[in-house]
Amino acid sequence: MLFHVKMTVKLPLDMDPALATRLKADEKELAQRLQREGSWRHLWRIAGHYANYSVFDLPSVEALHDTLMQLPLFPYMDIEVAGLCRHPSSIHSDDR
Ligand SMILES: O=C(O)CC1=CCC(=O)O1
Repeated sequence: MLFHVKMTVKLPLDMDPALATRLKADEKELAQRLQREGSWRHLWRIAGHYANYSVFDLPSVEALHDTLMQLPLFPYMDIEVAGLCRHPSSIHSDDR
């Protein structure tokens, strides 16, 4: 199943800079592992915002929820999710 996810990062202004740096590094490591494994299909910065649009390919809503909750920045993000299905006018034969 494909999911479009918008993540908006909202770190507290008074967060310890060392903690912020560590959370971002841990987030990057996990995000890159999930991309290599194929479940995090797209990761795009939204220009002008500390936010991203992502596409996940996971077997269920529960798997998406579990994946998002694992993210080190999860406690500091607003997350919006939309399930995706094939558009009848799409010319692509697969879902990539
Ligand atoms: O910077 C972001 O948009 C949050 C994030 C998701 C994956 C990552 O490495 O950072």
